[in-house]
Amino acid sequence: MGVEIAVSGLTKQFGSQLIWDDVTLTLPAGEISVLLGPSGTGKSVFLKTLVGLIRPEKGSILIEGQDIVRLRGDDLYEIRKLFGVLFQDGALFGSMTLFDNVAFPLREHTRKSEKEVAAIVHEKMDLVGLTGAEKKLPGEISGGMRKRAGLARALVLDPEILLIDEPDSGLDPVRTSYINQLFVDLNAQIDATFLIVTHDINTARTVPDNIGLLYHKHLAMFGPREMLLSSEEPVVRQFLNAQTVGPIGMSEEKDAEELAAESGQELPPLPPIPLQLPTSDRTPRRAERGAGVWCRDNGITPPPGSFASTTAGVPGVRHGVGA
Ligand SMILES: Nc1ncnc2c1ncn2[C@@H]1O[C@H](COP(=O)(O)OP(=O)(O)OP(=O)(O)O)[C@@H](O)[C@H]1O
Repeated sequence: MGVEIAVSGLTKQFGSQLIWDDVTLTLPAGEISVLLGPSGTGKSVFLKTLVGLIRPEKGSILIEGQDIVRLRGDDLYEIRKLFGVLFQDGALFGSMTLFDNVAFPLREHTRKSEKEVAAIVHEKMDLVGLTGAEKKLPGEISGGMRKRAGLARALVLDPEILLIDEPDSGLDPVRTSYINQLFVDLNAQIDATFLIVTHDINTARTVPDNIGLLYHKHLAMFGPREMLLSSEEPVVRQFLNAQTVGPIGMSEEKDAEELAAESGQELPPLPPIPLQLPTSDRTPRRAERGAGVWCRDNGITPPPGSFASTTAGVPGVRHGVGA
């Protein structure tokens, strides 16, 4: 069922530069969470800290009772095997075929025979829709295919946790929809906890079970998707609706003069909350909660038009992963 990651009081500085302070959140086991935030707020640093590549100054990251922050050497190496990481560009080796790229972690970290390696590579390449492309080099395929090859490689050790950094960077909207559908389908099929960093608002609004927002050196909010999409909190509201009116300026925070100039301006109404992206074969999502359930249980009236299929914002992508 994936594993829970409990982050508490996490603080990271590079020299005198504070990146974020006192970040506390729990990524629920087996659910998809999305992490948002203006550029430079430390989202990639957060992913690298979770996997133990960057050491924070304060705080803890508990996974299966172990604190990643305090692990060293072999113990850290062992716990890293729980993770699959997809970096922005897929981070493939340019001189290796896709087969060898995907096989790499198996050859490095396991003692499997070449026959077993081949079986796993074929299975994962099929899962991401890359069957037939095994002999291609990364330079011979599209950006969307490179992302999916990177994803197949992240999956070969059957991770409990998948960390995915900006899967949509450099992809057109259709391929972004395909890769989002792939995440939702994968999440329903494999037992892993997903954390996706993205700048794509449609992805953030439709794909996850939970959303977090980093802003101004702290975690502004983290919680169920409907909580953030119905939130009136100015930073959350501005970011999730991609608006210029609000506290976030071109260079992060607006100054007092800029905010004063906006003071008379009426905020646009919150747009309807879209339906969550379903799996392509309509089997239930792993953390299926039902549209509007969080709002109802918490006494929140969602914006008018929410959860209507006409406003779903669900991309018209239903079958396969042919990007
Ligand atoms: N190893 C490092 N040493 C020093 N500073 C670093 C290091 N890694 C990241 N930083 C700094 O940390 C800050 C946050 O960077 P990060 O890449 O995590 O931001 P981000 O939110 O992912 O940005 P974007 O959305 O633009 O990708 C930046 O100012 C960056 O220069």
